[in-house]
Amino acid sequence: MQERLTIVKVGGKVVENPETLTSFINDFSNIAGKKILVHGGGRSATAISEALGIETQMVDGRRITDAETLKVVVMVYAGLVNKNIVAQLQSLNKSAVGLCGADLDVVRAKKREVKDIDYGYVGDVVGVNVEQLLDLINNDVVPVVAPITHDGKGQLLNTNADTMASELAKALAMDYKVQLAFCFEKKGVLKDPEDDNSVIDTLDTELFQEYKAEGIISDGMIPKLDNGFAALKRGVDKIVISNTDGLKNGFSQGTNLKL
Ligand SMILES: Nc1ncnc2c1ncn2[C@@H]1O[C@H](COP(=O)(O)OP(=O)(O)O)[C@@H](O)[C@H]1O
Ligand SMILES: CC(=O)N[C@@H](CCC(=O)OP(=O)(O)O)C(=O)O
Repeated sequence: MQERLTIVKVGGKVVENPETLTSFINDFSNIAGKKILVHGGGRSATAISEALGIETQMVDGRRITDAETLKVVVMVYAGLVNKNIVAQLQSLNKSAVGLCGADLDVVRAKKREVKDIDYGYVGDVVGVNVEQLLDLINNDVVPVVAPITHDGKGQLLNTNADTMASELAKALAMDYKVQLAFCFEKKGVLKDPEDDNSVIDTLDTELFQEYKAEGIISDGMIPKLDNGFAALKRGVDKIVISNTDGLKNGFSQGTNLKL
């Protein structure tokens, strides 16, 4: 039987608030077995861009990343947010290493081609260095991965953190029984966006299409679920969408995806 590997992606709202971040890291560190943490930080990057007078533009949940914005996202994701998380894991005696896609060549990407929209320095993942990741996790090191990739020719690129997490999950699904948790500020995918307790227990692709058409599922939740279903199709064992409480009790809370 394959060993379990847990990959947790934590989103911008949890990350930007020191209290929720510390509580999340505590819960994450208590997950038994091998694990990888992928973090976002979109809201922190937007706040710092604003402080620097750089305008933020998002299209379909993706940041238009010009040269100046790229500098901000590299500093915020691969710097401040990543190192802060690593330091907090070390304080709990977890051996953690902070990486962006360029470190150990863990995630390569290709600059997105300009079609209707020029996303700038946004990268679509083309390869995951499974060997390097296996080396780390098999040595009981927790990789903490920032959503910055590289093209192998020296160019850093900005990649959505949900995509990064699902690409890692798919790449490692051959070697481990992977469970992937998308952790954000709500209890799960909601049937009524106004009612925080209306969590959908199990969501299949049919229901997803229905709720999307009705506008019940919208915004950043759409690419998150697209990424989740894509990972399930590629052999990832379990996908759950929940708040940080969902990390406790063996991922029994939140929304489970089903094909
Ligand atoms: N049906 C829904 N249930 C829960 N959240 C939803 C739903 N539809 C849209 N959303 C929105 O999706 C957002 C989560 O997506 P996103 O902002 O990309 O997450 P993250 O913080 O993980 O990056 C939530 O903050 C919420 O506003
Ligand atoms: C290309 C692209 O959009 N990249 C994302 C990466 C960060 C992210 O995904 O952060 P959250 O998980 O907090 O949203 C961005 O810059 O917003």
